[in-house]
Amino acid sequence: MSEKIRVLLSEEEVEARIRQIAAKISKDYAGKEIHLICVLKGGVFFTCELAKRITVPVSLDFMSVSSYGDDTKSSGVVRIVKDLDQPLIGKDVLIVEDIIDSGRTLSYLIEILKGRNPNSVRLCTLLDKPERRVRDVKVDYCCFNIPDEFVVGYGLDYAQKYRNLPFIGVVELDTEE
Ligand SMILES: O=P(O)(O)OC[C@H]1O[C@H](OP(=O)(O)OP(=O)(O)O)[C@H](O)[C@@H]1O
Ligand code: HPA
Ligand SMILES: [Mg+2]
Repeated sequence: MSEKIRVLLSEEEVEARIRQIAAKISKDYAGKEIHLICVLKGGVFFTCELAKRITVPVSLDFMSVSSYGDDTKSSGVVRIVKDLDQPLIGKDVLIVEDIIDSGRTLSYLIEILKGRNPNSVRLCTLLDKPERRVRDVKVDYCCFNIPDEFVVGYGLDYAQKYRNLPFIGVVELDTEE
């Protein structure tokens, strides 16, 4: 069994939307500094593209959590694989994610990060699949709402593959082989 990738959002569409969201964030945080938290591994490409276009001062930290492993279904258990390096006290934190699907990862993460006494915590995601939600998550900035399909590219993987695709594609399993 192999898989094919159908383009859902082209590189141009994604880049244009990231520019818009970065402009909105820069406006909303005028006069402040943003502490960006990249949620590894999926959030890494979006974080870089977004951070480059934000015009207020930015600091960066990384956290790695995993709930999908190599599967297309969440295990339901969120694991911290790598924690942040820096404390969050008094910071205006903006979490940057590739996708909010069931909402389990982010509802867990937001609770943990709020407990570290930041000044504020907001969430920015490249993709949102609202149909799949099992946990409530407040999304402050979202580039695209997408249908309930398993997507790859721009940091998103299928069994660790396809993260480097410069567009968002849907995985279509080819069962004929
Ligand atoms: O809303 P949810 O259903 O929790 O799914 C979203 C999360 O799942 C994926 O991460 P994954 O656990 O696959 O780790 P990865 O980012 O290292 O690929 C994705 O990057 C999000 O972090
Ligand atoms: O659609 C998806 N693709 C890749 N990883 C994911 N993690 C949650 N949803 C997805
Ligand atoms: Mg993943």
